Amino acid sequence: MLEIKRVGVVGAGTMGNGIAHVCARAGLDVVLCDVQQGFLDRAVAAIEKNLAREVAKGKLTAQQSDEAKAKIATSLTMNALGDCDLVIEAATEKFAVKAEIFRDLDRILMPGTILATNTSSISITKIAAETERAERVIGMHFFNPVPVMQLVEVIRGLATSQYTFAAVEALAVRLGKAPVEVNDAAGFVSNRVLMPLINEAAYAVMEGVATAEAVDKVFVLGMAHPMGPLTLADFIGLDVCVDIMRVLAEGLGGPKYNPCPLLVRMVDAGWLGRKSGRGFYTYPQ
Ligand SMILES: NC(=O)c1ccc[n+]([C@@H]2O[C@H](COP(=O)([O-])OP(=O)(O)OC[C@H]3O[C@@H](n4cnc5c(N)ncnc54)[C@H](O)[C@@H]3O)[C@@H](O)[C@H]2O)c1
Repeated sequence: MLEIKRVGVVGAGTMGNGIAHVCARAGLDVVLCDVQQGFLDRAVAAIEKNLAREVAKGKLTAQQSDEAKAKIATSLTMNALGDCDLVIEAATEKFAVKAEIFRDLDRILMPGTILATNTSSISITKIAAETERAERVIGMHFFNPVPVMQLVEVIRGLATSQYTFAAVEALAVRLGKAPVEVNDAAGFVSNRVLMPLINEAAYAVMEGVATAEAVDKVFVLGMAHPMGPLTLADFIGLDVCVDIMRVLAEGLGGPKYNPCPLLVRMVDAGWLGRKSGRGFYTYPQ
């Protein structure tokens, strides 16, 4: 079995900084890459803040936190990833962006190095086809916030080898996560089931069945969900929800995956949820 010691993370946004955090916390050397120094600085500041929070909660000692910080290097070029055993891509959710990154990594990395993508919806098989190593390409779908959420969907593309699957599954366990095996289909399991729930909740509001507060209360009090679907939609970003519904509609077909017109209108208005200060609820900025 491949021993993973050094991991590259491409994209230092919300997910990339969390992935770098959990890898470093598990004792791996990490090289975190992004396209601007400001993004890397922001990621390192977020990791330091989140490690400090874990120390305050007694989950980590101050020494373990310092050791984790020392494991993370940053780079503005993917050339620094040449000696990594595995690279996890967590860049912007656009096929063209990921395709270019995978073509470049295929050139830069040693032939056997495994390439994982944290995509929420794009086909692993299609991303893998951009490389000459489709058997070494796999989906490794973490959940936000990465240091807290246990699940990792491990997604096999059509060509993904058993060797690659086993190595990534073992890595997820080493990171303290619970891997779940999934095949490559639009939305995988998580978004295929969650997004239509959010979409239907938006329909209930649009059709005047209930207020957003009432819809959320039904799920919190009646189904013991930690938060209602519309609170969750605001947290994820309504633009992201609409984009994922479109991926489901394209990949799975049928009118049931069409995004709810209310969601589309809210996105047109710039009401994107928490990040814009307004979605189904308002958030002081
Ligand atoms: N946010 C979530 O809740 C969530 C959950 C699961 C999966 N994902 C997936 O994770 C990925 C990243 O999402 P995010 O929310 O962290 O996005 P984000 O916008 O916070 O971060 C993306 C980062 O990628 C960087 N980037 C773009 N092109 C790059 C390139 N060529 N080289 C290096 N870096 C590049 C951007 O500068 C940015 O810092 C997406 O595929 C998304 O679908 C997101």
